[in-house]
Amino acid sequence: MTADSALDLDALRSRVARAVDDVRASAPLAPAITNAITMDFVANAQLAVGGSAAMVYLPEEAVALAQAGGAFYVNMGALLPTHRESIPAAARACRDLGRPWVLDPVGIGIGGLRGAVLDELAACGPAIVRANASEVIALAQAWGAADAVAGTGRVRGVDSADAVDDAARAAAALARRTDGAVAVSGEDDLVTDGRVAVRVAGGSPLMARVTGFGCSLGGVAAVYAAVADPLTAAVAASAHYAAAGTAAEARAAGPASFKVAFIDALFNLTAAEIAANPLTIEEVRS
Ligand SMILES: Nc1ncnc2c1ncn2[C@@H]1O[C@H](COP(=O)(O)OP(=O)(O)O)[C@@H](O)[C@H]1O
Ligand SMILES: Cc1ncsc1CCOP(=O)(O)O
Ligand SMILES: [Mg+2]
Repeated sequence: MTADSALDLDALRSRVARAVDDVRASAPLAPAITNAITMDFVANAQLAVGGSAAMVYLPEEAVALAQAGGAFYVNMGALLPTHRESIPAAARACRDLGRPWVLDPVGIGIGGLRGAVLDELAACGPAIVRANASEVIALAQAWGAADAVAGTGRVRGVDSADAVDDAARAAAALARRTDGAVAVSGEDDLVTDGRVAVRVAGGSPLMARVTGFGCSLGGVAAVYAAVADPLTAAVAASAHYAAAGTAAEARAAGPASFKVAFIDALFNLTAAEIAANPLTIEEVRS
């Protein structure tokens, strides 16, 4: 990117710092339908960054919270029969209200219910898709956003079988399809709106040794989506996670103490420290 381009790195860092400050000043509510395995971590991460959390299962309650929140989070990690109704209801309510919502299609490809729900979500335009590389490739294929992609898109349970770079083309195509941002997580995260791609380095390998880092990153992305545009919000969430992961690793003896130190670091890092996390930006060649 050139110095006078619309989105250079300094401008992006400023936007990230402002998003961090705005969240801490306004405590936006980012309600969620999310899985029971990692629900506690999602809520605590949302609170630690300065947001407000509320989780529901039922369709009527999901619509009520879509109206009440600044952005909504849908995580498909472990579906129950009620999610057949509640997830599309929440997404449709957000679309009709012009409310940003974030999708984590955890475990896409397992069984038939996830596919049926995702078919309904295709018309509801998530502001941010946040997922690991295999999930991004599989969603791009499911939503007809990518005909030729690298990688397998085969999710091994809920973990990725693909590298972040293998999902780069699918992520850009998916972002253009949703007119939003797509955040691919891994050793380095890749965030794209289909025009630019931002790489977020840092973090720790211990983040892959505790369940819920991806789910809670999605919940935090929804908090940021309440105060910032989708690309800025997704970068702010990934940069906040990477900076906190780097800080927590220095204090941790293993996965359990790492999770505790990580939530403390989410809370304690300054906006300047988060915005200073290693980032690079490049134009997407389509
Ligand atoms: N090896 C790693 N090094 C640094 N950060 C990592 C690593 N693995 C995962 N992360 C971070 O952990 C978080 C969750 O990513 P990931 O494990 O890919 O998600 P998921 O749990 O959905 O598969 C992201 O913030 C990502 O950057
Ligand atoms: C283990 C597991 N099983 C179904 S959902 C889930 C949590 C996945 O969380 P994350 O993708 O954040 O590690
Ligand atoms: Mg995940």
